Amino acid sequence: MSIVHVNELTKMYKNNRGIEQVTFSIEEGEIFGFIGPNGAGKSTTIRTLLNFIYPTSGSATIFGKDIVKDAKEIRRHVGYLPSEVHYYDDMKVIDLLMYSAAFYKVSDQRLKQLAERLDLDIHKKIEDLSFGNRKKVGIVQALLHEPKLLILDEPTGGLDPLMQHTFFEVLLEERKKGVTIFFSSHILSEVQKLCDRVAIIKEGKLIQVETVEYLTKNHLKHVTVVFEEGQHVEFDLAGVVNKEVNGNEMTMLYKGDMNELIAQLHNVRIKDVSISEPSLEDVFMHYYEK
Ligand SMILES: Nc1ncnc2c1ncn2[C@@H]1O[C@H](COP(=O)(O)OP(=O)(O)OP(=O)(O)O)[C@@H](O)[C@H]1O
Repeated sequence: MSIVHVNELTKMYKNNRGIEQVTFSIEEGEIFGFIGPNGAGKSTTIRTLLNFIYPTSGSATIFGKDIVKDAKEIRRHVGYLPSEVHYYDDMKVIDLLMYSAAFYKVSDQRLKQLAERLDLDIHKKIEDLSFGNRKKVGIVQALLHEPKLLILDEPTGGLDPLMQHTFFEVLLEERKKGVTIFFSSHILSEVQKLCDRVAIIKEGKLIQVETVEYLTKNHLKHVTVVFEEGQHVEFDLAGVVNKEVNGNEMTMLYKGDMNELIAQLHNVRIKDVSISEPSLEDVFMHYYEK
């Protein structure tokens, strides 16, 4: 059974498109990335799954239960980190976290362990925390009750690189325990580092769901050719995308027959050529420029 199953989920706002006919599943123990630029529909999908807003049509289940009918039951086992966290400023971190903990059976030890791990001073007032430290409060809050599913909406904003590293370690430890993670982001390098599969959303519609490995290894190649002075090849081939020329250097993505590409270099003098795996960013740009 999939932990999350989304079936043709549509959310229309009064005058705006939210998401249209979105379908995907997330399996147990998976770290599932959800990427798209601003306004693509990531938060709308998440807010609908959490029953903060109602779907216009379609359906979805979490743990096999209906997101609308069984929302209360589902929420007991879900940890959610919103993209922006808002708290009562004059509360102390510890009081806020104890308040959250009171809704579940949470051990003091779990709270302290998480705070220590993330280097969060729980005796400070919220108003005295930096943006990044507020984010840490949100992370502890999401993880506190040992949820079976973590839904993280742009979770790394404000975290410095060292803390981001620790946070990813914590997530990987949770996954080892069987926790499933839904990770929304527009930062491709972090999705590439952490996620098993990724769904790409564009203008409210899902355009691709693939393993990160497949997207980066088997599909496109990143090609750079540096020509000698006065030398040039147009590479007018099927399968060339995003070609850019900068002086003597030409870069492109290529998904055609490698022999045809190499044959084009036969009668021209070159200084250098490299053919490498594309970054997820290359792949992403490819989908967005279609
Ligand atoms: N409360 C709302 N009322 C009307 N339209 C909305 C509302 N919230 C979102 N939208 C619209 O729904 C679409 C998807 O927005 P959404 O916030 O889900 O995107 P996102 O991928 O999460 O972007 P971001 O990274 O900027 O948060 C956008 O066109 C947006 O204008």
